[in-house]
Amino acid sequence: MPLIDADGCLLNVSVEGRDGAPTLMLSNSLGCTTEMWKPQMLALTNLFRVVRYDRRGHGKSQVPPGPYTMERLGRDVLAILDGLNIAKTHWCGLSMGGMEGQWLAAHAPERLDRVILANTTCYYPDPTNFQNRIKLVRDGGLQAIADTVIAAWLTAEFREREPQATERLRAMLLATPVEGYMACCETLSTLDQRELLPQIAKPTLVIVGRHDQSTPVAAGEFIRSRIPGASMTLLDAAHISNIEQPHAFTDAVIGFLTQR
Ligand SMILES: O=C(O)CCC(=O)CC(=O)O
Repeated sequence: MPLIDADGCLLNVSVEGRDGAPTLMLSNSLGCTTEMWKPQMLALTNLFRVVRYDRRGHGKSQVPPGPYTMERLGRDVLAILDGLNIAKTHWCGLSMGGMEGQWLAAHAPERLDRVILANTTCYYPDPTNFQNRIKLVRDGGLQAIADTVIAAWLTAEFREREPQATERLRAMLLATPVEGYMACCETLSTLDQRELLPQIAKPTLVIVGRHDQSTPVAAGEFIRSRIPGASMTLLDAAHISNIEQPHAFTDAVIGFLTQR
């Protein structure tokens, strides 16, 4: 796992899969690490050179003081691509990862090939949600919001059926550095990328979860309708759809990235 320097912040990056295959970069949800992509890795590394990374403030990456702008997070990705000598990559980002994908597709289109924006939004109608979350986490740590977040990430049916997978996700969330989590909540509280969407000229797939209350179907449909030519896939999942519906998610990704 190399550490790549993005303007003074060391980012934890992993590269797996076939040398010489097209590159696919995976970008995590808030409060998650590269581990969230485990259900996809076997299938994806058979076809792609897969690059994963921990966003600044998360996992094994450094935690500089926040807030982080979406531009800062997008430039971190460009630093990783430069550090690995990758000219162009497919992109699959879930939630915050999808927001970074929108920024990159609009501001650095020459670095992206096909783009997958999963369980994401381009703005939040009520930014106080994240301001309140910052207060809760500052006072009580990630434990203070864990039950609420997990209930939004996974349906009750999945949590009951897959308690171990649920506990692994909870542990990932609880291990997130508080400063890094709050810094990213600041990013989300001011997010508004609505004007970027019509500028995106990349083949784009939007993945939505039928039961996602964090970034609802309507938020995905808004993105799909504003990006010329974008298509949409609906999964029977809540927010972390790649874990709740691992096979359907992987099939959607591979189908979109390999279609002629
Ligand atoms: O998941 C993200 O990256 C941002 C949206 C969100 O906050 C969902 C959640 O953690 O409840």
